[in-house]
Amino acid sequence: MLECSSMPRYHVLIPCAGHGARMQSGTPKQYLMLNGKPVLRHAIDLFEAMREITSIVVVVAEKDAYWGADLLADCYKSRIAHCGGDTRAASVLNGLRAMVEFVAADDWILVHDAARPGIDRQMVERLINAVSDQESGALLALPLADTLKRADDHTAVTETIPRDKLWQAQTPQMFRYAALQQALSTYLQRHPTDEAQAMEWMGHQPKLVLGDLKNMKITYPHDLTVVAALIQAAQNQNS
Ligand SMILES: Nc1ccn([C@@H]2O[C@H](COP(=O)(O)OP(=O)(O)OP(=O)(O)O)[C@@H](O)[C@H]2O)c(=O)n1
Ligand SMILES: C[C@](O)(CO)[C@H](O)COP(=O)(O)O
Repeated sequence: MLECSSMPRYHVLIPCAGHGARMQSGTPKQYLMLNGKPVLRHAIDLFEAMREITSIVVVVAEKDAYWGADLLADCYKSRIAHCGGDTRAASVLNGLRAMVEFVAADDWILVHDAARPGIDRQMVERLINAVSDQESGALLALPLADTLKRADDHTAVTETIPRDKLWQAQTPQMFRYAALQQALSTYLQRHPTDEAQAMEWMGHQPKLVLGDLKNMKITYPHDLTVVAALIQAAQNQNS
């Protein structure tokens, strides 16, 4: 690991080693086409274009049959790491370990799902600006909009859960390199579903920063159409 520098840098780690079981498509969702390019390439193109970002590491499964060299065509700060794990947290931890040669302990790591192609510059800038004055890190999230129900095994409602102060976590989630690696190494076996949860277990209180519906995760088949429309609408608005 490099020595700590006075000017921390920002690196992106993209976990891209999932199988996409809920998507029910032969090809993992991160490689499906969306508005003219693979889902994964949307986030890569954004981070490639942001001068604040020093490097991008894409973590794919060890025996990924879908990766093609052209997926990083014309990219100059992205690299691939064939070290995906059994869970998202394992993929992220393996990716962090693969970065050891070129990151410093206090560099910031922005972990971003390959399956969230709707991320944009404004969201990333909001996130980066939010952590400048605190050490616990931060993540994009959306305040919950609907009434929340808990159900039993037969889909009968057992409880209405107060949604007050409840948020849906998105990515990027942004933490110092050494702190995040320590948190994920310590709690990997407890299966954190995001980086923030591992950091919370370490006693940190990451900050929630407003995300956007456009940054939703593609999880189910219908999501692809929804995200495509949201991205297209944003592009139309900006042109
Ligand atoms: N072992 C894993 C599992 C997930 N991911 C990545 O983590 C992100 C979010 O995960 P999720 O939507 O849960 O992806 P999948 O595991 O692909 O989907 P599913 O749970 O439906 O199988 C995706 O970019 C996915 O590629 C990963 O890198 N390694
Ligand atoms: C990290 C995450 O995107 C935050 O919403 C999400 O938890 C990842 O999805 P998973 O289904 O938990 O793997």
